[in-house]
Amino acid sequence: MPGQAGVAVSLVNVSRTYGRAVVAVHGVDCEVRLGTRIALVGRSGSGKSTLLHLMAGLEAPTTGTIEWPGLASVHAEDSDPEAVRRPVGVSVVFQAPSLVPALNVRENVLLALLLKGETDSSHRAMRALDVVGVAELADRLPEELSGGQAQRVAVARAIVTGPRLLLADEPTGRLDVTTGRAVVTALEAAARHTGAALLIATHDLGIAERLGTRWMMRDGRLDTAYEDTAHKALGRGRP
Ligand SMILES: Nc1ncnc2c1ncn2[C@@H]1O[C@H](COP(=O)(O)OP(=O)(O)OP(=O)(O)O)[C@@H](O)[C@H]1O
Repeated sequence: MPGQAGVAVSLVNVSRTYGRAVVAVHGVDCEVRLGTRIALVGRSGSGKSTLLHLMAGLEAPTTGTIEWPGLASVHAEDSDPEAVRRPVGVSVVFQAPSLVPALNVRENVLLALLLKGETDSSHRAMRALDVVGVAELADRLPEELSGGQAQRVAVARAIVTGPRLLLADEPTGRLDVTTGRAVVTALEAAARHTGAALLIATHDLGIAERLGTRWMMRDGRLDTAYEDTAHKALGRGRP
């Protein structure tokens, strides 16, 4: 496939079906390139989370191929759904930060490195916390954090390993508007710092407006050109 060097993940004819009848994602072809910022929008149930989970390697495709160039690939034909594992180089931030309650903030971030077999990395944990603006909270326990602070720690944990692809599934869904925007600022800073591609699934159109590119899910199909279509309909050029 051409241009793979700058690609964080590519999907070819990817579908995901649940049971016999629910086609959550249908025939998706796309490439997420390094350095891009994409908002994935669409109605509830349109397949955003499923697509993001496929890109994360958390689910196997029912048809098609997903490739993380230089890292891993998964083909529908040869994959055992139970065997799918998130490839090294891909990090995910979920709606709930899910920090380990008994560990302080620095230790929570450090844990991501230790699980990769890296030791003596306290300075990297602190650097990641600094990038998202919460270094001063390093000694606090998760129960001593606000929702927005906890989510920014989750962003630090996601980027400390230096991912090529940073995925976020409704990361602001539990936060008020102002706090949510601060979390998106942290995600953008994190992606800038690591050079990763950033894709955020969101219902918040204010957030979607901020990112460079907007992709739309409709009934499991991905429209990467809807923005162009909408602008043409309004008689405008590409934004
Ligand atoms: N594990 C599952 N088992 C069965 N059906 C599922 C499963 N996960 C998702 N679905 C179905 O797949 C479709 C897409 O769901 P998905 O969660 O990807 O949509 P979404 O756009 O992220 O929705 P929301 O914005 O509400 O989170 C829905 O019809 C949903 O009911």
